[in-house]
Amino acid sequence: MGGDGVGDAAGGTQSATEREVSLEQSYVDVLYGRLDDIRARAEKTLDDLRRSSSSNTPAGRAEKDAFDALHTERLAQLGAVEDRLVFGRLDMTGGERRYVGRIGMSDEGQQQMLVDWRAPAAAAFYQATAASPGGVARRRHLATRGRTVTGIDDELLDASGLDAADLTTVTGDGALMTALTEHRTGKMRDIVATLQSEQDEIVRAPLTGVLVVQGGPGTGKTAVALHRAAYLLYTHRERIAKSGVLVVGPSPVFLRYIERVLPSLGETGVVLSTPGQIFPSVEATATDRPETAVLKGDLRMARVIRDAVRQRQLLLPKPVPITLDGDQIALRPAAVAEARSRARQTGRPHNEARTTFVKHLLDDLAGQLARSRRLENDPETRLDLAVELRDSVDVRREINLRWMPLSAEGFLDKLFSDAKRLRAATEGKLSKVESRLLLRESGSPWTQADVPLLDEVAELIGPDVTATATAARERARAAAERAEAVRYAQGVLQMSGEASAMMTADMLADRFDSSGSSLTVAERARDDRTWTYGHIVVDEAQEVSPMMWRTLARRVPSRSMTVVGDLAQTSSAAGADTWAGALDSIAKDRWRMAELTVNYRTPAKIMGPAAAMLVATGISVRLPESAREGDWDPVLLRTADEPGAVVEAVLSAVRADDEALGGGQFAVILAREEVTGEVSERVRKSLLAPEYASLAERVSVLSVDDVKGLEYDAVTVVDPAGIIAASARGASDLYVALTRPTQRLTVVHHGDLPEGLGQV
Ligand SMILES: Nc1ncnc2c1ncn2[C@@H]1O[C@H](COP(=O)(O)OP(=O)(O)OP(=O)(O)O)[C@@H](O)[C@H]1O
Repeated sequence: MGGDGVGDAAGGTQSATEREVSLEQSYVDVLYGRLDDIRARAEKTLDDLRRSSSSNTPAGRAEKDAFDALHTERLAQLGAVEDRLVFGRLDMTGGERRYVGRIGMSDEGQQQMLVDWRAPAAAAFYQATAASPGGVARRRHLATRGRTVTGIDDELLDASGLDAADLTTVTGDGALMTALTEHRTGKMRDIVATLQSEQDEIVRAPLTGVLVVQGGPGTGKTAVALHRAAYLLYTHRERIAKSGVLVVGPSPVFLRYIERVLPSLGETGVVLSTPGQIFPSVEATATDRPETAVLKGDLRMARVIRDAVRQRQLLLPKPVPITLDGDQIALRPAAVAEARSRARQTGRPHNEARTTFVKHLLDDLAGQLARSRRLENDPETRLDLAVELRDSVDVRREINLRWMPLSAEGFLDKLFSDAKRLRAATEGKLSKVESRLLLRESGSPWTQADVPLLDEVAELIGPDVTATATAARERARAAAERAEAVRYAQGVLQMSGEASAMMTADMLADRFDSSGSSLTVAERARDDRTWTYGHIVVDEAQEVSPMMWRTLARRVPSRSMTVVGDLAQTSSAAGADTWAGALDSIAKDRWRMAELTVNYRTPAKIMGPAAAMLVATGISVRLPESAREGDWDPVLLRTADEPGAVVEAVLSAVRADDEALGGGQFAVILAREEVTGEVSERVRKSLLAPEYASLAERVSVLSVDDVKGLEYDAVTVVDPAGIIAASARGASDLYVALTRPTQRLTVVHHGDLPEGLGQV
């Protein structure tokens, strides 16, 4: 907000702005002074803690560590709110004045100095309009750099609520427009100062159920979803902080792009994951052919896997003789059948139900042994003999062969690399052609589409039983330690007088994991497949397959989800065409939809042709209106169909962008296969030449997949017709690419342009 124009209802002069800025500066100084005090106190508490002696038991040390970690985290939170601590002021018609900022702060006398943007008292900052002022006379945006007020921008919503002497309004460049035209930095920033009312409504929507946010490119879906996560953590801390929030985004690059937003909003306890990382211990980076990915995402796979697991619970065609210390006994087909049916009746996962299976067979064998040894055939004798039988390698092998303990990875690898097994499991569910699509070599790397299948398997087979028993003991120990930890934490909190809203004894105790270390909720959740979150945000949700929805739903039994996406941008063959198709199987009648309608990223001059191209391919969606007209028309560069010419055109586009914008972040976007091709390689290499100076660091050469969810000041799209032709959803891929720039677009092409795009 660099502008200093004065729209002064009272006919004021330049000095009115200066006077207002100086008044605001005084208050901003007071707020930062208070922040410094709070920080100093937190530092001192941490210091005292580090110097204090703890009881010299492992639990005592772990408690101290946990408290240390919590205070360190709190200090980090207080550090993260330094930038733009305060950004707004509301003058209410009754004369009350509220400053709105990143966190709430009160003075020593408990008088509110700054209202947290998420508090109900701040809602009017986002929702009030001239038509419906809701008690707000004036809304003021404050721009700051460091701790200095650099600008003010006022909106008078209800002049009747102000004294005549107080009617001065200051008009700056407009906080929103300033934010939208700033150079991009490669990292997403929070939009807490300029959230628009349709966005704010979504941020503050109730916690329960699945909220789908559909919106075109640049409508702020990602930004809104992250602000909503921060809002929910603030408003429902008791309910969701302990279980945490999971944010699922399309790629590691995307997660790095958004990683700073939540910390800047004071929230660190959130797990970020791609769909490929959601199964702990597996990082799926490979991709399947589209038709295989579609099949693996199909809900029929749930039945295939269920049957494949059951087919690992075998019957016995004929008796198997076993000799034990000279005694002849046999594993009997009828006993195996009975054991299997009893085990299945337990309804427990394969590895757990196996205990029932084994017990029944050991009992049957023990009965035979008792008879052979002419012992009393009573339960106690059989129990003794069962112990002996369990130690026999032969017995263990024969029982195992019928009902093996399984691991998810081993099971799926075997299923997909064994044509016979696969046919047996898919029969009646998949065609032969489909079944063959799943076949691959044993030991092949996991693909993203395998992840929900691994999760499905893990759900059906359960954890390793021996691990479960150990875990149960661990849990009991942790529960006892936790009770002690809460008592300890209460003591420390009382001693330090630190009863702030940001910390409770329970939260402090929550720092413990079952091993007594000071892992955070997020760290514990990430490593535990069976962890259930308090809320899940799914970004670029149009790409999620039906099987992946099942996996995500497992992570949030309450179905409290925020699902954001754009059906016009679906590029995965296994992705969604409708939201009902995506969500009915996991949350029928429990999802509702909200829409975002304004594109804050892409200027109208670029959005127009991008939308025309999409419409020409027959995809019909509601297209968002651009918030800005933009300063530059798209540039169309026609070249010869020859790498040297294409590279030259790309480089000249990048040079022109840099000159026009005087810096910024740029992307060159190519079709999926081309990103490792000759043009990409040569562009990357050329940018290293001295004449391009710092450009090499600011230009990313990426495929249409990589840029999902990202944005740049200027974008060069190479070979649009090639992008369309490269996949069944090529038009959506091109639409994504064309809508990434905030300022400038160049299209490098040979041959005709796709319909719509050529009408520029
Ligand atoms: N209210 C706002 N104030 C300032 N900037 C905003 C606002 N809303 C959105 N933006 C900006 O617009 C850009 C696009 O936002 P975002 O990436 O969240 O959109 P999206 O809907 O997820 O886009 P896409 O579907 O193309 O990935 C970002 O730079 C974001 O900061």
